[in-house]
Amino acid sequence: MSVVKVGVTGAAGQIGYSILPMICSGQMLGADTKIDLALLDIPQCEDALRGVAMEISDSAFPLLNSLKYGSDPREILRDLDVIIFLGGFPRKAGMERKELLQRNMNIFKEQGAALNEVGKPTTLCLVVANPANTNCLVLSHHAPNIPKKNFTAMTRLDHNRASFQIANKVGALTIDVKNVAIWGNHSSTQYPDVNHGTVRGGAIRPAVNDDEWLNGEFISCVQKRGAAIIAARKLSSAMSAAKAAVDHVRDWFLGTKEGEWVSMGVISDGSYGIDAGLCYSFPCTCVNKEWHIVQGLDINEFSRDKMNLTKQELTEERDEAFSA
Ligand SMILES: NC(=O)c1ccc[n+]([C@@H]2O[C@H](COP(=O)([O-])OP(=O)(O)OC[C@H]3O[C@@H](n4cnc5c(N)ncnc54)[C@H](O)[C@@H]3O)[C@@H](O)[C@H]2O)c1
Ligand SMILES: O=C(O)C[C@H](O)C(=O)O
Repeated sequence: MSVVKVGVTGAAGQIGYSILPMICSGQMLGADTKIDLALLDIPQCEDALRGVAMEISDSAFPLLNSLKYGSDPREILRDLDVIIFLGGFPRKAGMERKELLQRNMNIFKEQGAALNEVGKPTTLCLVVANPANTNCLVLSHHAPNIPKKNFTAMTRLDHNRASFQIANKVGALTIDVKNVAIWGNHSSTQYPDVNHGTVRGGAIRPAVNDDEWLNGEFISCVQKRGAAIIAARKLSSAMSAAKAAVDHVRDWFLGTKEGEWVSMGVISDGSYGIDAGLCYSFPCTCVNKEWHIVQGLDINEFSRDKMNLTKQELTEERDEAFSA
């Protein structure tokens, strides 16, 4: 049985509480992979983190090989294979995500510096904490010893949300929906694109047969779903975010299914006219722990406008993050 070293930052938080049992029960890396788990949170959350660690131990997960936790990133992030970055300051009701930028940027600057010292060239990093795309860019910038392709931001939750909306509209299951795509930022400017997707094996547009809904309500529902959950729960999404992070890492690590793609925030190589260096969500396939942007999709004028709008927001976020 192989052993994979998995780190989770912000492990004492809400998403942490949902994701840790998923990781330890094999939902992320499979039932034949043991887990060495390393949990990081800030010193102020030391008691809460210790409590989470006690619960993990008490769950007696057969796949858990070892468990360590603490507040020193240089100790906890050392030599890991995969790190899920949840640690940050979450958006509260009424806050715009951009407002979080400065606060979270400093966290990712420090963690990038730590990772640069104690990470491996093969460490795969998924940034969930918002603003996820720009935090990811800042993290990678401060960890130059680790290849840029090892840093991704989570837009899988948006991808899953879009798949559910389509399935629900036509009375199918989410598993029947393939190849929706999220372009751009994990924010309200993201563009959920159904033009290349299928439901029950046929193209989504004719199956839905309601372009007004697809071009309007569907897009804004997916774009604003995070805010709607905050308004309803008074807390940001946690269960669905944990599930999406597990989906993202599983597909990255173990590979996407034949003929299917997933959405991932990755550092652009210039594909589809998106400036190289921006952390932008693209449809991607994964093989051998490497993602590849799906090439050659036709982009119509409607899509291009929306892709440019979210690109513009990411450019502004990046400029703000690096001008401070
Ligand atoms: N990308 C997405 O789809 C998506 C979806 C949902 C939530 N999020 C984001 O995920 C993040 C986590 O959400 P949550 O609900 O678990 O928040 P939370 O506040 O419950 O937990 C965050 C945890 O991070 C810890 N933390 C803060 N600074 C840290 C640091 N420097 N090092 C290590 N840990 C640190 C906090 O102490 C806390 O325990 C938030 O930024 C949220 O906005 C992203
Ligand atoms: O925390 C947020 O801003 C919302 C979260 O990213 C989500 O999409 O549910």
